[in-house]
Amino acid sequence: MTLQRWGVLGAGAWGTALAVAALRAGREARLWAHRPEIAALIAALHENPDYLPGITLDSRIGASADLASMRDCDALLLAVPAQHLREVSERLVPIWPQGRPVVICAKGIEQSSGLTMTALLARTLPGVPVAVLSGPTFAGEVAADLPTAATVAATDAALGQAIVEALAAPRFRLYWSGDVTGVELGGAIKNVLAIACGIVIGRRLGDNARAALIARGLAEMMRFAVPRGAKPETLMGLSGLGDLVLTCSGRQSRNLSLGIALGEGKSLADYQAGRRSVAEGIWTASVLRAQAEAAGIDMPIATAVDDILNRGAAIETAIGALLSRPFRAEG
Ligand SMILES: NC(=O)c1ccc[n+]([C@@H]2O[C@H](COP(=O)([O-])OP(=O)(O)OC[C@H]3O[C@@H](n4cnc5c(N)ncnc54)[C@H](O)[C@@H]3O)[C@@H](O)[C@H]2O)c1
Ligand SMILES: O=P(O)(O)OC[C@H](O)CO
Repeated sequence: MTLQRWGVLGAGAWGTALAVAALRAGREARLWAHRPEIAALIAALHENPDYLPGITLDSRIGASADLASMRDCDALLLAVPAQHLREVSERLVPIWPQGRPVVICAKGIEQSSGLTMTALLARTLPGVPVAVLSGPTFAGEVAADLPTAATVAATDAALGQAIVEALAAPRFRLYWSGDVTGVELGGAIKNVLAIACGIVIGRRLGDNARAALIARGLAEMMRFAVPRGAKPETLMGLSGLGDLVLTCSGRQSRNLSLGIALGEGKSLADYQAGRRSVAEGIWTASVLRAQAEAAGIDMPIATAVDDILNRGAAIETAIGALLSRPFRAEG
């Protein structure tokens, strides 16, 4: 399988960085931007000033707001936010042939349907081979060629390996996996937990509390994902624990930053006002909580985040509820 010509859907920070990585790996890359003015800016400035400022883009990275420009690509990287993937993938139907692969790079669960990104694409693009790329990957660092590792998951092992061969480079180390469920759920859940970690930082509750949240958050991730078929070793790997640690500690994280702002007393609306970048945990929190409750899975940290974001809970009340839970066995 030769995957030379890559289309990247979504000219936000991640799509732009992935186009840079694909070019660096010796592939061709062209970007599709939801906002036509972004495509025009990239063509004129060789930079994406709104989403990835300060990174000079190779002039071979083309950009367009016309989805049909993706028609002759060998494969697609889908880097639009999770809540927009349905609309964009539906628009792909007339131009994307069944046999050519797409790689999901968004991290989230669709709020309106509760579907994971792979389940969503199975409905909107049936017959299209799907893989997931996820892991601890701040876009700015990937674009700047700082060493990064991530996982490519596909049920078809040959597809996963072909994607790794096409996109990997010495400083963009990709591993393949057959555990699609584990890789995509880890990436979605860590965003919600990162908001909780941000709140801890914003409230100045200390590093002990943040470490406890990471460890107990990982326990929640396991309780939710393993019954759905995820492998524990995947959740302990790059796309689970690796991304959880990054997003719960790296100040570049939008989810962490949102949590910090909430912890410092800002409202969600104030934080979001005028901001174009996406903090996926906002939308995943409510659907994750609903699915956990429906399955009888205890996820107190994710529930507290949803209470704060969507149910008007005061942060002190949510923290008090977490701290007054009964003592019990750790495992
Ligand atoms: N930024 C990162 O470091 C990073 C790393 C790994 C994964 N991701 C994931 O990649 C996905 C995209 O995030 P990002 O950081 O590139 O985005 P971003 O925050 O940089 O930008 C938001 C993007 O959403 C697009 N958008 C807004 N409305 C849209 C619509 N109706 N239809 C299609 N697109 C629309 C914007 O044009 C823009 O491209 C998210 O799921 C995120 O979790 C991001
Ligand atoms: O900025 P965040 O919080 O969306 O995190 C970006 C990536 O998912 C980190 O791996």
